[in-house]
Amino acid sequence: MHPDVEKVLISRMEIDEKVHELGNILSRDYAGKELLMVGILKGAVVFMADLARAMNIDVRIDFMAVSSYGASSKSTGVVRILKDLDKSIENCHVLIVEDIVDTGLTLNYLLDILQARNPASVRICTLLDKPSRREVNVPVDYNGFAIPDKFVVGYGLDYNEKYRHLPEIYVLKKEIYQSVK
Ligand SMILES: O=P(O)(O)OC[C@H]1O[C@H](OP(=O)(O)OP(=O)(O)O)[C@H](O)[C@@H]1O
Ligand code: HPA
Ligand SMILES: [Mg+2]
Repeated sequence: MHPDVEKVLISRMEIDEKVHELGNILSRDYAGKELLMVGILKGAVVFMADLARAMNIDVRIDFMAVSSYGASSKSTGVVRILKDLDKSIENCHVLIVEDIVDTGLTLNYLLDILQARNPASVRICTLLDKPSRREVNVPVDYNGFAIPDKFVVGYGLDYNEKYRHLPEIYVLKKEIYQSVK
């Protein structure tokens, strides 16, 4: 295990099982529809790659990159689009793919932006949900795991851009994020 992590929260096997379960549910729910999976960079990259390969219907994939607006370290809920979708989503069924929903501010804003583009539907699929931290109510349609209020890394999730490549989901040691201002 990486020395900066306290423990494994969700193992590789539990992640695999959940991703396949979600892939089956989504394949059933979107059968016969044109689905565009939209991964939110960068955290969702690893989950997106596995989830797309767990689908047994035809899908298209694209990515968006957003960043919290302004210099404040606290999320304001206003996000700036750094990379937009390549094509129009008018009349498409869109599934937003996220690694984690925390305060909900990022998704709340993204949902507004995408809904304004007249898609056939927009739903949210997240691997992790921290419901105790929610500041705005976002409709999470598909969720892998509800987790406690601990800072987690691995499987795409970072702290200061580190740990995204680790294969499982871990609780980061407190001293790692408390020692840096
Ligand atoms: O519900 P919220 O409180 O808005 O937090 C969730 C968002 O924060 C993380 O992204 P981050 O801004 O760290 O970018 P990253 O995906 O590149 O790590 C995560 O991937 C979600 O997009
Ligand atoms: O626990 C977390 N880990 C990594 N990124 C995050 N963004 C919101 N919550 C988290
Ligand atoms: Mg991050």
